[in-house]
Amino acid sequence: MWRKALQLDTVAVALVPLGCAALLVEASLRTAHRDADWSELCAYEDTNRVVTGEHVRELERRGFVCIPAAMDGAQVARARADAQALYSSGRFAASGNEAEVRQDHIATIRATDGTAGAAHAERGFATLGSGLLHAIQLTRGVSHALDMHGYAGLASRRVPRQVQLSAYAADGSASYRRHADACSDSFLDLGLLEWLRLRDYRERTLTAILYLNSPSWAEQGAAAPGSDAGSGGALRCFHAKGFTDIVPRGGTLVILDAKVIEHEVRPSAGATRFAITSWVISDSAT
Ligand SMILES: O=C(O)CCC(=O)C(=O)O
Ligand SMILES: [Fe+2]
Repeated sequence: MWRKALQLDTVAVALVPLGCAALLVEASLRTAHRDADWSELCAYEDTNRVVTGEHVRELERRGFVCIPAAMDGAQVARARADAQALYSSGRFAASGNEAEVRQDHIATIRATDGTAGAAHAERGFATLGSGLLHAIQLTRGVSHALDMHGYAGLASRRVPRQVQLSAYAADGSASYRRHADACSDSFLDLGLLEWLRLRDYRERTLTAILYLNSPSWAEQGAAAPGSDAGSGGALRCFHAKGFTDIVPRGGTLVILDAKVIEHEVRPSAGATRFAITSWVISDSAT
C-alpha cells in the first residue's frame, strides 16, 4: 500500500518539472513573427515617395512623425469601403487586452488572406479588396523607406506579414488607454513565463499607423453640422513637453518609436474610426 503511494508521489513529483518545462517551451515558441519579411522585401514605391528625409529626421528627433495625405482621396475611399465590408462580415473581435484598457475591435489581416498562398486557417477568409491591399503595402513599406533615408534606429528590421485593422465605434464608447506598443519590462518584473509569452511585444521597435477615415474627419467637437465624416478619436502622443494630438484623417500615416512614445486613442464620434497598424520588429530585442 505505502509502496504504491510512494510510486504515485514519485510520478507526481516528476510531472511537475515536466509540466513547467512544457509551459516554458510552449511560451518561448509562441510567435506570429516566424514568417516576417526583411524590410527590403516590403519596399513599396508609394511609401518611398511619401516618406521624405525630413520625416525621418523628425522621427529620430521627436520619436514620432505625422505624414498627411499618404494616400489620395480615391485610395482612402476604397480602403475604407473594404474595411467597412470586413467589419460588417463579422471578422472583427475584441482585442486580447482587458476591456478597461481598450474597447476597439480588431481584425488581424494579411495580404494573402483567402488565397492559395495563405496558411491553412486563413484560406477560408474572404480575399481582401484592392483598397486594403494597397494600405497594407503602404504601411509595411515604412521600414524600407526609413532605411532609404538612413534612419538611425536599429538595423536588421523585419516586418510581420499580419497587420492590425482596428475599428473604434462611432458612439464614443471606444478608446485605448495610454500605453507603449513595445514591452520593455524585464523577466524579473514579469516572471519568466509571462516574459517569454510577450516575445512578440518585446520585439516591436516601430509602429506605422494609417488612417482609413474620411479625409475631412474633424477634430474633437469640430464636425460640421450634418457631416458624416466623423470627429474626435485623436491619437494623443506623449513627450517631454506634454502631448500632441493627431487627428486621424483618412490617408494620414503616423510612424512612432514603439518603445519610447506612449500614446492613447481618444473616443470618436459620428463615424467608425478605422486604422491599419503595422509593427516593425527587431531581432536584436530578443
Ligand atoms: O489607432 C491608433 O491611432 C493607435 C492604435 C494603437 O495605439 C494600437 O493599436 O496600439
Ligand atoms: Fe498603440
